[in-house]
Amino acid sequence: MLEMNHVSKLFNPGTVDEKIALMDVNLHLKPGDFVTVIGSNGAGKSTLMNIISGVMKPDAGEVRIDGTSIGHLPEFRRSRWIGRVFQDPMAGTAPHMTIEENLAMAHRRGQSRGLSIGVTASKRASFRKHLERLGIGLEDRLRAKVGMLSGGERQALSLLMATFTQPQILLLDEHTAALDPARAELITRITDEIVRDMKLTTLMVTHNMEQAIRLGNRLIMMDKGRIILDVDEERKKSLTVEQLLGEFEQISGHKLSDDRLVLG
Ligand SMILES: Nc1ncnc2c1ncn2[C@@H]1O[C@H](COP(=O)(O)OP(=O)(O)OP(=O)(O)O)[C@@H](O)[C@H]1O
Repeated sequence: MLEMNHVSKLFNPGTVDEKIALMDVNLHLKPGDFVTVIGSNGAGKSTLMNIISGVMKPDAGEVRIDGTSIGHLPEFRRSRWIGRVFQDPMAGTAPHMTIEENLAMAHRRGQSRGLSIGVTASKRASFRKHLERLGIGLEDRLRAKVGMLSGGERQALSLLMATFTQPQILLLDEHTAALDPARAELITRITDEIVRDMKLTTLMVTHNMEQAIRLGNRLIMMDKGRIILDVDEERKKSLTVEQLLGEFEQISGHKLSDDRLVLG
C-alpha cells in the first residue's frame, strides 16, 4: 500500500545548522495497517508525514502508493489518496463556513474543479448519517459555523473530512495532543472506530505511550531520523510502557526525550 524506500532528508546541508531529519528510512505498510509512531523530539516524525503528504520532497529515495511512485505529485494532487489530520484543531476546517459546507468541500476533494459546493437534500441526509456516527450531536448542527465548535468537535469533524473519500493513507499528526484528556480520549475512540470500520491504512504520531501500544496493529519508534524499533501486533499485545521506554533507551543509548511525553 505505502512504500518508502531509502528515504532521506537533510536540512541545511553542509552548514553548522545541518540537521538529519530522515536517514535511509524504509517503511512498508500493508492495506489496513494501523501504525502508531513514537520518538524523541526532532526524531523526524513530522518530516515523515510531510514527505508522504507531499509538503516536502525527500533528498533521496522514493514514496509509492499502491505501487505507483508519487514523488512527482504536488500536495494538492495527493489529497485524493491521502487524508491528514493535524495537531491544531484550526488546521483541518474552514471556521467561517458551516459544518455542512465544510463537509461538502471535503466531499468534492479530488474531483474536477468547478463543481458546486452547494448542499443538496440528499447530500445533507448523507452528512447527517456520517455525523451521527461520531456520537457527539453534530448532526443537529449542520448549519452552525465551524468556528463556534470546541477543539474536540473540530477535530472530530476534521477526522470525518479527512476520511470521507476513503483515502488510501490516513496521516494523524499528534491529532489529540492539543486537547484536554477527556476530549483526547473521545477523539481517540472515534479514530479507532473510523480506522477499523473503513479499514484505513493509517500512520498515527502520538506522544501518548499507552495509546501507542493500545491502538493499531504495529508500532514504530524513531530516533535521529531512523526507525529504530518496529513492533508487530503480537508483541504489542503484551508490551508495557516501561518495557517500551526501556527498549528505546537500550537501542538508542539515551532516554526518550520528549517534552510532550504522556505515559498513559
Ligand atoms: N524546515 C526545517 N528547517 C530546518 N530544520 C528542520 C526543519 N524541519 C525540521 N527540521 C529538523 O529536522 C529534524 C526532524 O524534525 P521533525 O519535525 O521531523 O521531528 P519530530 O520527530 O516531528 O519532532 P517533534 O516531536 O519535536 O515535533 C529536527 O532536527 C528538526 O530541527
